[in-house]
Amino acid sequence: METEEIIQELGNVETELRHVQDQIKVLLERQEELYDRQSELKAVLEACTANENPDKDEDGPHSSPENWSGPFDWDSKADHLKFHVFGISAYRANQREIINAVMSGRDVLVIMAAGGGKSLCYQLPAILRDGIALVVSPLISLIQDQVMGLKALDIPASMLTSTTSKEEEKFIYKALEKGEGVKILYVTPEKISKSKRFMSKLEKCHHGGHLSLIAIDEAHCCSQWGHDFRPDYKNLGILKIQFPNVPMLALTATATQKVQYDLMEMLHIPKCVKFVSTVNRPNLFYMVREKSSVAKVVINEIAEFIRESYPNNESGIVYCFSRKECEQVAAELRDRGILADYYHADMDVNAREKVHMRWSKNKLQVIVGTVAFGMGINKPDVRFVIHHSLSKSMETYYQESGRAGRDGAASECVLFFRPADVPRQSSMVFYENSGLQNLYGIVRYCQSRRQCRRSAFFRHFSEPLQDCNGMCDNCAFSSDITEVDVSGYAKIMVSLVQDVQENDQRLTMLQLVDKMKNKHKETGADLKREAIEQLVIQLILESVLKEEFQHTAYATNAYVKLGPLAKHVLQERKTVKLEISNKQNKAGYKSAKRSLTLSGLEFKLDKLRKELSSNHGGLPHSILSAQQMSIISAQKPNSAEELEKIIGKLKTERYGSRILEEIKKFVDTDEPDDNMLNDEGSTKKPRKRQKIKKDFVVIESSEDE
Ligand SMILES: Nc1ncnc2c1ncn2[C@@H]1O[C@H](COP(=O)(O)OP(=O)(O)OP(=O)(O)O)[C@@H](O)[C@H]1O
Ligand SMILES: [Mg+2]
Repeated sequence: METEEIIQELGNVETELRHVQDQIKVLLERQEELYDRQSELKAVLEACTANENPDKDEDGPHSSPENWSGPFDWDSKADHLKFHVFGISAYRANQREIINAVMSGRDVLVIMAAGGGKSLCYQLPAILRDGIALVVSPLISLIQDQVMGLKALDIPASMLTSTTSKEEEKFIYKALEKGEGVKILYVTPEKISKSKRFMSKLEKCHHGGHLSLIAIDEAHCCSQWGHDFRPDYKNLGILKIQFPNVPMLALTATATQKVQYDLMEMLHIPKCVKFVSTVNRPNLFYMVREKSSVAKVVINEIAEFIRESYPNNESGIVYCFSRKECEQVAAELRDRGILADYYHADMDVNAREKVHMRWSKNKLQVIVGTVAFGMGINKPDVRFVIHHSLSKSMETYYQESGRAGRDGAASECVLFFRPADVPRQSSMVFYENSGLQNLYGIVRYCQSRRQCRRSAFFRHFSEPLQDCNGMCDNCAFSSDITEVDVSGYAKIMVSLVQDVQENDQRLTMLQLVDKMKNKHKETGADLKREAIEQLVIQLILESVLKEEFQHTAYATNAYVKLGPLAKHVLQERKTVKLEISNKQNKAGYKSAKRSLTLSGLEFKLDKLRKELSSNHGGLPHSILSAQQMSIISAQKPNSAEELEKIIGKLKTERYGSRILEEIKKFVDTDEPDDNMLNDEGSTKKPRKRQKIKKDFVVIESSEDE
């Protein structure tokens, strides 16, 4: 064989090898997807058969065959505490059952959506059982909030963290030894993994029979498959080994099947009773908005949205991609008259805490944050969460958007999407475990203009579909969407990339879009820039193109290359379709709103709870929740006994006289309830700024409700 021939054949072989390798990659990815779908479907099937055969006994960690609804010996005590101490009138779905399982000494895994009421599931048994309950929680701010809330209810709660004083530490250690003085002790996971002293005290407590239960809050942090893995959570397995007979609760808002099995294994609770509540948040309206390429236009839209929909300083969050962007967006919103400030990891702890506190006390309307503004958020009345840029996965988006409406009242989640934001995210996540695959999941969610947004969450979390009730943009508005066959354009785009690649050059997504646009000018074809961007993304999602990454000294750049299925498009063996909206449905989110108004009395009660919270400490919502304000203004109780039926004994004793005074004043002025008040409480001129949505969608209810 001539050398030249050999070289030629070698070239051919190498080309074919590359091709085969690409195909293998596609097949492996497909295999991974199919495995995921297989386990999803198995879980759904399991859920369906469990529903059909509720009596069927099962072994191991599955949806509880036992009847955890009761009756149990502690029922009346538990009901009394629930209402008169916690001020909660009815249990939400699964709360009663979880409490009963813990009280029966079982280990329990709780998967319950954000705001579902997980805290009550361990706080109530902690008070009912003798001894001290240990609660592991990942963040000091979360712990502080919880301890403050419990203390306001006269429940002896303490925390042991890096900020605890020596004196307090001594008090806690003594309490652990004696088994009294503290009912609920919150610690960070580092205490378990790093403090031998603490562990020895805990052992003493257990030895004396005083360790009543162990709760692991935000338990998904145990698993590296979860969205917020914390190395210190890995060491919590020691707890079950040391204290095998103490019931353990692992609680989280989000855990895929993989994460659930992982954390059961890590915490050594293979026989736990598992309670899975739906991931559905029926009170959240999900929507995706087309994001302009002009930064000011985006800010104007966000500002307009907040001003028009939330004129009464209702709380919200705007999530941004970078720290710099946070600061800019916050400043621009302030320029437009919105009380906004930023929050990111570059700020020192005190500055962050200050912003968080101002927002919690409703002195700031909007926090513009990076993902750093995360788990510690306990505010129940967040009315809107806006994503200025897309999140890095469906799971992260579910979590971040889920910070809205934890009190059950209607709230909105808006994501501003433009394809050009994808490479920014992809160059950050590509090195993560399944990082790109996860990102493309949320990109699919954003690109879709037909599929129900909720169904995307159900699929992601392997749950049977539920009705959306028109609570997402795609279900609510029959938008003007046409599906266009763009295979011709796709072919041109792929050959552009091929040309560039053959010349050993590379293209970013934006360069590719420019090139495509120029090509169009030559050929006279007309595809808008936005549609071309959308096409690049579509081709990436369909493995026709792919992203590749290159590090420079300052950044990681994403380039667009030929993907495994490029040849199919070039050979016209694959059709590519785009969903194109003929006009942006701007009326969309406006008509989504139910323009119910906040009643005059609720408005007064809102002012009162703010005043009481600044006098008595604590946060406004822990004095009166939005739901309680709504019930009070509907029923207008005129005695302490009547009020007690709504907010329980403790709150009535503490704030009852002021609340009744407010109701009386309101009734005496003979105010029609739907009239609107201005800031001074004057009743004459209804002003636009008092317009508030107030319809409640109860998350889920037990038979009690
Ligand atoms: N049965 C109930 N009825 C009315 N309100 C409730 C009930 N249970 C809990 N809540 C309230 O719901 C809000 C959210 O509860 P909680 O903080 O326990 O949620 P969570 O499930 O821990 O959410 P996250 O995952 O965000 O931490 C709180 O204000 C709490 O007081
Ligand atoms: Mg919680």
